Amino acid sequence: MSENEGALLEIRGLEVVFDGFRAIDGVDLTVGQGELRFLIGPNGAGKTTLIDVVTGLTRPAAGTVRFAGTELTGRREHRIVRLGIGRTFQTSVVFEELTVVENLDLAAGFRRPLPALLRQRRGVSGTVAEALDVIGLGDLADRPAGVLSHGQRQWLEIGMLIAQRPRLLLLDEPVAGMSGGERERTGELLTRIAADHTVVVVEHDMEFLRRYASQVTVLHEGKVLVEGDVAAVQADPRVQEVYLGRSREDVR
Ligand SMILES: Nc1ncnc2c1ncn2[C@@H]1O[C@H](COP(=O)(O)OP(=O)(O)OP(=O)(O)O)[C@@H](O)[C@H]1O
Repeated sequence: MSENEGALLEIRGLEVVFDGFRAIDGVDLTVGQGELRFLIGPNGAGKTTLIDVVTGLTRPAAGTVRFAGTELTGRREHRIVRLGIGRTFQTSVVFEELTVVENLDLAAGFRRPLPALLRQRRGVSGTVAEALDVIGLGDLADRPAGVLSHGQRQWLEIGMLIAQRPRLLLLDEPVAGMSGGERERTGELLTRIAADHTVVVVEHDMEFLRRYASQVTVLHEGKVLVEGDVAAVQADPRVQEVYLGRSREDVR
């Protein structure tokens, strides 16, 4: 049984050590079912490392990570994907020579059992059509992914996650490198996805946070510094201090 009813992800006492350096130093984090949670913090705070632990890429030195009551630590990456956790990476993973819809179809097949995969499929499956609709790339469905703009490629990656029907999505800096218009579309996309998924977003961009975040967890030097709603977090002197130490622009 989960100790916290309604919690989908429960991290307790997490520690990650790289060659004696504590990248994560005693983190507790609970993400509720259906929540859209933003994870922020200065460079090196441990945000990506935290996602790496949840997805099985990095093994913690101590602590527990429970997903829907199942312990994840020690599980292999593909098993964690099958349990229903999807993530994006800072680097792109789309197949450039395949079309948008083929990329989605491939992703959708990832969790299908083999007999279903072997069966000849015609047309676009409901899952793929749904993902295409959510990411708004219907007009580009038959274009090779290689021709997509940076923003469109990011949306395709998010679509590929959705096509795998995860219960929890972990998005690592989804608006990095995007133009203003693309950021806005990404914010709207996140809002749509969050309506029926639990989503954790790692993001640096404070303006984006102000517009689209509600609950925020701030990491600093491997620890949770502050947690709460976006206004309270931004007003918190400890948050201002860690950000002001780096860039005044970040907290304004
Ligand atoms: N494989 C590794 N080996 C050694 N040190 C690592 C490794 N991965 C991360 N680190 C260190 O752990 C700390 C946390 O890194 P992490 O990438 O999680 O930070 P972050 O909050 O995601 O930062 P950024 O915003 O720059 O992406 C950093 O000091 C980083 O240099």
